[in-house]
Amino acid sequence: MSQIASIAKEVASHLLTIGAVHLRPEEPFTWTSGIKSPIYCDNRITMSHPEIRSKIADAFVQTIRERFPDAEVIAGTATAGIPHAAWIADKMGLPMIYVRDKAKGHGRQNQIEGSLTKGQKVVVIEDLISTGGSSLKAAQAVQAEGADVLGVVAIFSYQFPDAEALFNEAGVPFTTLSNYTELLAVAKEQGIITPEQENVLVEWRKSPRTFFA
Ligand SMILES: O=P(O)(O)OC[C@H]1O[C@H](OP(=O)(O)OP(=O)(O)O)[C@H](O)[C@@H]1O
Ligand SMILES: O=C(O)c1cc(=O)[nH]c(=O)[nH]1
Repeated sequence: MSQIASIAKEVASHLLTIGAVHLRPEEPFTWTSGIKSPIYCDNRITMSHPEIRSKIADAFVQTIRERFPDAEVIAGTATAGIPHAAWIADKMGLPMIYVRDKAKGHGRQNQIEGSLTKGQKVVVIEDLISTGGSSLKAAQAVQAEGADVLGVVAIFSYQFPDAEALFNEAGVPFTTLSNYTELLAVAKEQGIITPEQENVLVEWRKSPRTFFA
């Protein structure tokens, strides 16, 4: 198994172990995009597990060093990307910023907090990519300040083709530590999901916008 494949499996296993993954096909979750889903991956739970959040930060650092070795600034997306960005920036000895979903309506009216100068090479850290809308918006806010976004790195992706197309169109590379395929494989291997649950998860994934419509 390649190192990247083993990270994907390990991270999926950590998310399952700490109870970050919630299944509720009978009462689907509503995502930020409005998509109704039988699954919600609450990566915020990682904050409460020091050993696991540190392993995740190590995996982020390794990925950034391999994929974006010229990174100068680590940017967290508000809110769930912020703590991870802080741990990564600390491990790498790099400056950190964070990006609000919109500019504040008071004070300095910033969307980006922290110091960022034109031309700086930035890696955007997100906890999770569904449609990719939130992380791409953050990346574009950084670009609007004249900085150079090397890419987006997230803990997890649902691997929607639409999300990939969105990043490709915007010319923003992205990569994730783990993903839906790996999560289902580990959950199945560990007997965490029943064949019926697996079937719902596989079928929903084929048409996530209309499955519960
Ligand atoms: O790829 P997308 O379709 O944009 O969805 C993913 C986003 O949704 C969640 O954030 P949420 O909006 O729940 O806010 P939070 O980070 O403040 O919890 C998650 O943390 C990502 O930022
Ligand atoms: O798309 C979302 O809003 C979303 C999905 C998910 O699984 N987890 C999460 O935190 N947000």
